[in-house]
Amino acid sequence: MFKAELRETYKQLRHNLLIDDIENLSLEIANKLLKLPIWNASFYHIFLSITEHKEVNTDYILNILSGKDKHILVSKSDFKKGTMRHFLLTDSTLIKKNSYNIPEPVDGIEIETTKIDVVFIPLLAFDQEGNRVGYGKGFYDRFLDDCKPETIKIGLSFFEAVNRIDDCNNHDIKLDYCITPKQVYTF
Ligand SMILES: Nc1nc2c(c(=O)[nH]1)N(C=O)[C@@H](CNc1ccc(C(=O)N[C@@H](CCC(=O)O)C(=O)O)cc1)CN2
Ligand SMILES: Nc1ncnc2c1ncn2[C@@H]1O[C@H](COP(=O)(O)OP(=O)(O)OP(=O)(O)O)[C@@H](O)[C@H]1O
Repeated sequence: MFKAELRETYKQLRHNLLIDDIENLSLEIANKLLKLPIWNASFYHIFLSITEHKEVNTDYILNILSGKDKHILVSKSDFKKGTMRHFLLTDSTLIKKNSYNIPEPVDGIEIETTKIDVVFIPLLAFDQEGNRVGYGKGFYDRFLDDCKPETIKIGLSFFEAVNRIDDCNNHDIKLDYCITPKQVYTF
């Protein structure tokens, strides 16, 4: 299947979920994450969910990370450049929604992309090989490209893998894991 087609299908599937489902499924995903061998690292990047798009609610993962005293990084997106800058999330970080309804830190301590050990990635779809489909603006393609090679890339999805994404290109960086409410995929 092609990315454009998968984007439309999976946006619709997500849209059909009930608010209660989103909470329960997001909690399942957070619980599954605890089984991964990723908890010795230091810098964890996480997305702040766009609730209007019914993304996986990352609040449960944020709770795990702060319970484990990890450094948590969240981003500010530049929609003109298609790039992201990363800031430490602390008790005093002010979060404000941008015009795309993405919650973002207002300011804070900026951290270089190369410091990041683990990235949790929002997905619309993914395949059995660990390829992913996002919104198609290239934010995560560019971001993952700037990470160090050993950074662990973990997709989060309410839905299971499709067989194959047919139009992957050389910008695409594969996931190491994908977590769904039902299972952990290791690539
Ligand atoms: N929570 C979160 N943060 C993220 C992403 C994400 O997917 N989720 N991104 C991942 O790349 C980047 C932002 N990318 C985005 C790209 C497009 C739209 C957006 O609203 N696009 C359409 C509407 C989409 C729809 O129909 O559902 C629009 O332009 O109106 C939002 C975020 C960086 N931060
Ligand atoms: N490293 C990069 N540098 C510059 N442009 C890039 C890079 N990676 C991807 N792009 C561009 O960004 C767009 C992303 O398209 P693609 O179909 O790969 O989106 P996607 O798989 O949904 O990923 P994303 O979630 O990052 O948007 C393409 O136009 C591509 O040319």
